[in-house]
Order: sequence, then structure tokens, then C-alpha cells
Amino acid sequence: MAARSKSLAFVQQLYRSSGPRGLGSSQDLRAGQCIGALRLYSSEAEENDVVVVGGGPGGYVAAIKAAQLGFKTTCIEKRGALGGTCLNVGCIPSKALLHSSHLFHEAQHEFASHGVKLGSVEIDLPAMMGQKDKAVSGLTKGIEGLFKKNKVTYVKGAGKLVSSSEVFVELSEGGTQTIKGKNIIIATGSDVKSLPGVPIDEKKIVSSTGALSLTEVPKKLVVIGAGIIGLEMGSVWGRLGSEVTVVEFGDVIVPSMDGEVRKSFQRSLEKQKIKFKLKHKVVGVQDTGSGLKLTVEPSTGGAQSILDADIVLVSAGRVPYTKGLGLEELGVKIDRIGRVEVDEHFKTSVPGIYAIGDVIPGPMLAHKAEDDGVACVELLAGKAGHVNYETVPSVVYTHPEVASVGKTEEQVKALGVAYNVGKFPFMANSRARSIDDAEGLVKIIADKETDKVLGVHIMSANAGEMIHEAVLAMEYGASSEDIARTCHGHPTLSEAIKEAAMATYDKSIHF
Ligand SMILES: Cc1cc2nc3c(=O)[nH]c(=O)nc-3n(C[C@H](O)[C@H](O)[C@H](O)COP(=O)(O)OP(=O)(O)OC[C@H]3O[C@@H](n4cnc5c(N)ncnc54)[C@H](O)[C@@H]3O)c2cc1C
Ligand SMILES: NC(=O)c1ccc[n+]([C@@H]2O[C@H](COP(=O)([O-])OP(=O)(O)OC[C@H]3O[C@@H](n4cnc5c(N)ncnc54)[C@H](O)[C@@H]3O)[C@@H](O)[C@H]2O)c1
Repeated sequence: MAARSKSLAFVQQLYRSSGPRGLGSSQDLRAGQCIGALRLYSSEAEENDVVVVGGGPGGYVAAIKAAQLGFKTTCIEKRGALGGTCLNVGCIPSKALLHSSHLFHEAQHEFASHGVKLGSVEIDLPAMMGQKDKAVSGLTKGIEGLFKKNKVTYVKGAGKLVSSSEVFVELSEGGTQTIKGKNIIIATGSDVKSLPGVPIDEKKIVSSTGALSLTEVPKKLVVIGAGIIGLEMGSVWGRLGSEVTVVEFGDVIVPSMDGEVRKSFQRSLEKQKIKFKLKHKVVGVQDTGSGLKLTVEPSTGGAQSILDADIVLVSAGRVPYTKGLGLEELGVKIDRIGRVEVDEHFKTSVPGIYAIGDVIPGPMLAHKAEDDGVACVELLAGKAGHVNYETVPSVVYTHPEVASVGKTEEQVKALGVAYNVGKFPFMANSRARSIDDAEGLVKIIADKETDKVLGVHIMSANAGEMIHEAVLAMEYGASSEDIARTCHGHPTLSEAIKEAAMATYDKSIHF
């Protein structure tokens, strides 16, 4: 009896989830129909409920969640490892190198002031790379384990959509296979944006992928683009001894950052000896054999100059990746910058085909891709999947870190909203002073009339961990007073958020 109830529940789930394309609607449910549907389902054993193309944070999370919801699920990935850009050549290896290089920097420059004396400190680059590679391979294998545990079928190969319910796969091991699915989710992510005159060879002119695997510390590194990748990778190699110059087309670094926080952040990076050449672009590179000569000119044109480099990192943005997917042939609409157009339910212009993650509009971030994946399959299951893009946090993992959620002061001003601002410097935070790491501030922006928090910006050690208090506050529509009246442990860096919140609606105590 218990087993029969379970089957019925499962089929009811299928009814609810498949909607008009599948088995019927939940209103039609009768026990007999359910059993009939179960037979129909078994006879179509080869067809999947969900086929995901791409095994990055968007795709693999969507696949696991789909399987957990009772869908027969297949995920197709062509790189030979799960985890996508993020795990293989993005978030994880970059954070490994940021941590290792920070330890080196601390050992060289900070330990002595804490009374820890070392002899000479040296870099063992192969060991550093080995630790990074170990983290990556452990995590990617972990996802394969999660696929097995959740019964997701993993197909290694490059997928091409040939209809709204079929994906043709060129298998990595040779041969081909056509995989059928009632619903197809495109989760093919993004790729590096190339620049004219600066051809990437991943040896001397590298993308972030090459910059994560250099075999020597370059004497001179030129970074093109002062976005997050440029500043994180510039920090890694700067700490390990490179002279780093960042050439940025715009007049500011990380344009999405709050202006006031950005200024402090730039000053901090300059103290770390990173040089900035703002309002400039690289128009060509010449390899002289003994090094690279970059031709640089003002963004708006003008006199050219030459910059020397051993390695050039191209980090001027990423573009959605849809190459070879067959989307044009099927009539899936793409916007003018190559993103797959979707509605609020992740539906593309072709029924049965969905898209999530970096390949659709919204911030190109792993946690956003994951949340897209969960929401997309929850919607397929008839549940209320939703991602609030207004509260997706952003973290720059330099030292200090910069983390933010919600609107910048410039954005609030532009919207014409009356607002209050509260700030608190880490110089006045007891934990930051006790660990001698007190650079940075917390800045909170709240609606003047309602006190609802509109944006929170933190520059400090561990800002990326602390920001989630603000994310949760904003998700629940909290006021700055709500945060200020919430008891915070002492002594913690998080107390700076409480104090900044006090300063937003009233006055801080410790500053
Ligand atoms: C250096 C770097 C550092 C980053 N650091 C962070 C960070 O710290 N935090 C953060 O949130 N984000 C970070 N990002 C961004 C993050 O990596 C992306 O936002 C995230 O990976 C997007 O996930 P996705 O699943 O949409 O796409 P992806 O991770 O790009 O995955 C897509 C997958 O689809 C596969 N694929 C493509 N086409 C096909 C096909 N036809 N058939 C089969 N498979 C296919 C690809 O091989 C790929 O594995 C970083 C990016 C880079 C480059
Ligand atoms: N910690 C993180 O969350 C993290 C880390 C790395 C990457 N990412 C994501 O990866 C994506 C790509 O990162 P990114 O740093 O490459 O891109 P980005 O779009 O964040 O920054 C690119 C920068 O390059 C500049 N630029 C563009 N063309 C230029 C040119 N010709 N010359 C000089 N400068 C030029 C832009 O003005 C911009 O400041 C981003 O969406 C980012 O969110 C996130």
C-alpha cells in the first residue's frame, strides 16, 4: 500500500510538472488516470523529462534539483569535467590562488608585526598550482558523485539542439547520440570577450584561464580591463612579485561599484603597487621575442604610447556562449549582445526550451546561475520558482574584499529617491583593530521615508562572508533600524554593519 501511494504521489508530481506538454494537469487527477500515466511514462523510458545542456553551476544545479523533484534528467557537458567555468577555470581556482598569494604576502609583510618571525619567505609556484588543482579536481569529482546519488544521467559530449525536444550529442569518446527530452534547458554559460589587435594565445597573451596557470611569475603584467577578473588576477600576480599595470577603457575601475567605496578600493590597490591607466585602450601588441610591446592610446583617440609586458591578461568582459548550439535554426531569439532571451519563467521564444545562467541577461555570477537553475526546474514542477536579481550579492575577493548588495548611492540618486546614508569605518571596529586588519568601511543606504534598506556596501577583510546579513535583511524588506536593533556578537567584524545601520537612522555609538 505504501509503495502504491508512493507511485501515485510520483505520478501526481509528473502530472503537475509536465503541464500541457506532458501528462495532463493536476486538476484531472484520478487514481486510474495516474496508473495509466505511469504505464505511459515507463513505455517512454528513453525520453527524459529534463535535458540540461551545460554542466556549470547553472546546469548541474538545475539537473540535481530536477532529479530531486522526480524528473528523469540528463545533463550534457563537453569539457570532460562538471562544474563549468566556475569550478574549472573561474571562481574556485582563482580563490585558491588569491588565498595562497595572500598567505605569501602576509608571511612577507604582516607576520613580523604580530611577533611571528620567519627567515626568508619563498614561493613554490608548482606547489601553489598543485593545491589549486587539487581543490578543483576534488570539487568536480564531488559533483559527479552528487549526480550518481541523485540519479542524474551524465553524458560527456557537445550538444546541439535539433528540435525543441531533441539534442544531438557528439560524444567525447567518439560516436553520437540523440537525447530526447520534454524540456530542454540551455546552460552553456559564457566565454572570454576577445579584443581586436590582442589575439589570445594563452601563453603570453592570456585570458583568465591562462592567468590561472602561469608557470613563472611575470616580471611585468599588463591587465586589460579593471573589472573583477582583472583586479583579482592582478592581485594574485602582484602579491607574487609582478609589476602590474591595469589599462581600463572607462574613467573608473569596477563601474558597478558604489563610487565612494570604489575610491577607497582604488587607493587600497594603489598602496599594493597596482598601477592604473584609466581612460585608455590597448590597440595592438607586438612580440619582440624578448617581451611584448603594447600600443596604448586614450579611449577617445590621441597620442599613442608603448607599454612593456611579459604577460598580457585580457579581462575586458565575457560574452554569452551559444556557439554550435543550433539556436538560430530553431528560431530561439537572441538579443543584440548574444544573450538568449527569456521571460520571467526562463522560457525562450521556443516552447519547451529554457535558458539559465550566464547565457541569459542578469549578473554573470555563479550563485545567480545556481538560483536560476533551481527556480527554472521548480517552475517546471508547477512550483513558484523565482530569483530576485535585486538582491544578488557581488563580491570582489581581493584584500580587502569588496562586497555589495542592492543599489549604489549613484543609482539611488539617479532614481530620485530621498535617502539616508550611514557609514562605519573598520578603524573603529574592535575586532578589526585586534587583528590589525582595519582597512575599509560599511556603507548602508536606506529610503529616507520608510528606512527600508536599499543597498549595502562593505570593504574589509571577510566582506564576502559578512554581506549575507545584508542580503537576508533586504530579502525580508528590513529597515536599517531592524539591523541596528539585532544583537551582534562581540568582538566581530559584523558589528561594523550594526554600527553603520545605527548611523543610517540615528547615530553610531563607536564613531
Ligand atoms: C576567472 C573567473 C573567476 C570567477 N569568479 C567568480 C566568483 O568568484 N564568483 C562568482 O559568482 N562568479 C565568478 N565567475 C563567474 C562564474 O564562473 C560564472 O558566472 C558561472 O560559471 C556561470 O555559470 P553557468 O552555469 O551559467 O555557465 P558555465 O559555468 O560557463 O558553464 C557552462 C558549461 O556548459 C558547457 N557547454 C557549453 N556549450 C556546450 C554544449 N554545446 N554542449 C555541452 N556542454 C556545453 C561548457 O563547457 C561549460 O562547462 C568567475 C569567472 C571567471 C572567468
Ligand atoms: N568575484 C566574482 O564574483 C567574479 C570574479 C571574476 C569574474 N566574475 C564575473 O565574470 C564576468 C567577467 O569579468 P571581467 O572582469 O572580465 O568583466 P567586467 O565586465 O566585469 O569588466 C571588464 C572591464 O573591462 C573594461 N574594458 C572593456 N573593453 C576594454 C578595452 N578595450 N580596453 C580596456 N578596458 C576595457 C570595462 O570597462 C570593464 O571595466 C563579470 O560579469 C564578473 O561578474 C565575477
